[in-house]
Amino acid sequence: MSLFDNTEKPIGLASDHAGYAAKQVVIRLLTEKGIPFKDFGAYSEESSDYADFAHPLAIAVENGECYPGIAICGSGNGINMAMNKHRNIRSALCWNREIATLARAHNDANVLALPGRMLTEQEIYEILVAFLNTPFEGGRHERRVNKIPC
Ligand SMILES: O=C(CO)[C@H](O)[C@H](O)[C@H](O)COP(=O)(O)O
Repeated sequence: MSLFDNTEKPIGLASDHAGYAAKQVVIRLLTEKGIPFKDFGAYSEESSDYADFAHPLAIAVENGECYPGIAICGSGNGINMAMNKHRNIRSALCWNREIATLARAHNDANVLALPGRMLTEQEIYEILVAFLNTPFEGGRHERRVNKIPC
């Protein structure tokens, strides 16, 4: 199933100030496609700390309120690290469409982490479409994904 077909749950969004502009690009695409979303902040480009927004998003994905999540900071690393502190979160830092496709097909990523300051609007669109359109392949990848939690 394509995640684009999943309109039962809103997609969860989080960014810090450095990811705020890229998050607006994501919001525009989701709005155009009629995909519901819930934004956990930040709500402006005023300096902020990514973990303050990552943890509420991670909890919402873990408890089934939102699926999937999209987490954005300047490099993508800080917010990705915070997301992956949560046991049932598989947050994948993606900077092109091939990585995003593999993050879904092989890793069943439930959060897309983006390096907002490094991407053009076109690249954000391509990554997002690849992530949302790619189903998990299962099979050998399911065995591997099941070994990740510690
Ligand atoms: O954690 C990060 C770097 O690994 C994020 O990219 C932050 O968004 C970045 O550090 C914010 O930087 P700023 O100088 O405070 O704008």
